[in-house]
Amino acid sequence: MVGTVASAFAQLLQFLGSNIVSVVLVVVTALVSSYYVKRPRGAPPGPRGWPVLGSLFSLVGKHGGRYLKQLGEQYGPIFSLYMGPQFTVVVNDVELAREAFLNQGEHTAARPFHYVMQRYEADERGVMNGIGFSNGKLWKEHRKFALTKLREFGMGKVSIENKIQEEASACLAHLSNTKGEPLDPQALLSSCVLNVIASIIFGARYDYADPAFLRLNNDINAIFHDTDAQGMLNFYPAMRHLPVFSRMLKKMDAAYVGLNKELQSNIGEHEEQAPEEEGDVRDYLDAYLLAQRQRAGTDSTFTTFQLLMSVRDLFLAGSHTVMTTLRWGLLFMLKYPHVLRRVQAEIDDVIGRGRLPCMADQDSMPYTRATIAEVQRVADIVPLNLPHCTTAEIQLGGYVIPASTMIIANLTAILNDPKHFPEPEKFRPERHLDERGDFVQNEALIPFSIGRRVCPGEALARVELFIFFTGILQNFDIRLPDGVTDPSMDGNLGFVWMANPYLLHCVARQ
Ligand code: HEM
Repeated sequence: MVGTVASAFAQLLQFLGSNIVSVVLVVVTALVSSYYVKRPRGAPPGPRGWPVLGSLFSLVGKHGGRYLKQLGEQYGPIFSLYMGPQFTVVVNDVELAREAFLNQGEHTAARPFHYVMQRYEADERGVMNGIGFSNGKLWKEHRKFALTKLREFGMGKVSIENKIQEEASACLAHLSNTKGEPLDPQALLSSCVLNVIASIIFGARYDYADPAFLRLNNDINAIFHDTDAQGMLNFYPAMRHLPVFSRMLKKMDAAYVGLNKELQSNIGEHEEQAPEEEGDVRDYLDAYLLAQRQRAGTDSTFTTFQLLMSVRDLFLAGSHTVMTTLRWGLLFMLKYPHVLRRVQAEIDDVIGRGRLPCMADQDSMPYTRATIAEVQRVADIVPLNLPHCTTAEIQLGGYVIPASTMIIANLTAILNDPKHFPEPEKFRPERHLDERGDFVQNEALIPFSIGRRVCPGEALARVELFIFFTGILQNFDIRLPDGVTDPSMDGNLGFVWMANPYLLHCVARQ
């Protein structure tokens, strides 16, 4: 028997050796044809891409949102492509996004497999924990919990406004200390927004110079580095063995270990004084520990590991996003001083100088609100949203989308759609005002996404953006450094689309 197999194998090798050209042809034909066959029947059209690789490499090093927007101009508002082996549908239009993620949200709310997050957020059974990349019952329960508790500790209540105002005061004091010297605002803004999350979750803020806080900041920055390479690994996890990827993962591993250590130390302290009842709850960690205790003995998804993963998600998702938007906001004010002057005039009119801004001011400040809306639209910090995945076949835009398809709502295309935003390339806050000068909510303005996965930090982020942005402009004139007249509006893609580093002077207003 063994002899037969061995000789068959030898014969096969001999055949392959003498027919090498034919073999190569057969393999290539098989790959190419399998690729063509693979686009599912009834699926939207799209670029052919390369066998096995699909269109993934066309995206490397590019602004993915702009690239996929261009493809949409060729193939239509809904099209498909392969991201490596993953069949993917891209939606470039807000009406289709609403249909997919709101009306058919039941089948489109899942996250696809994501190697990098799997590496850091899966439990010992391989089940994804956290909020941003988990699925099913665990995701539903924790998303609901996060939304409710962020609201209690962080949203819509006077208490969070006080916390944000306290942080805004610290920020303004720091800016005063620069005495008009040039400053790169990134580190300061990053510290401010991290402290807002820390005060909601741990019930305390850090001193900006606290070594633990500096490490926390650094670890978060390291996690958001090399995101192109991270994207690659999600589709080809086997590449993690290549030195270039394994080096990157080693750095990320270290950053995650550092971040976990800081979070765990806070969780540990809270566990020592875990609350017995609602009245004892001081912050998010207390609320979770109490909920975990109340659910003990049931098939609860509330575990200590999941507590760590979910608060880690809140720190990661809630820091760079708000910081980056504020950085863009200040940059747009440097670029368009006439907008800055109008915002400052409105601040002087409605708030004056004697107190910090609060959310109640917003209704009387339509131009400032429109400016923040326009910053969010043009800055477009999460160009490709986070990926979703179908859990059943759906019909969308006249096409059939099979189960297990990755769906991307291309926010770049949506926020720059001339149907909803005429001359989208122009920064024009007035587009968000009606003829009476009142703020109007444009239905296509969805920087926080739409549907069941819509950003649960939206309300918190809106309070932070309003109070920090108006607080800074109320107290400082911001100016470009000498010799710079036209700042670059270019950016670089990490976890979010970040303005390139820039300097500004903050001069106390008279
Ligand atoms: C300007 C600020 C922000 C922007 C533009 C933003 C945008 C987004 C976007 C586009 C998503 C993906 C939604 C989807 O998959 O459809 C998302 C998800 C998420 N965001 Fe935000 N976000 C911001 C601030 C925050 C803040 C302050 C927090 C919390 C403290 C937060 C927590 C989260 C979480 C946990 C998710 C995952 C939700 C889930 O998978 O169910 N975000 N955000």
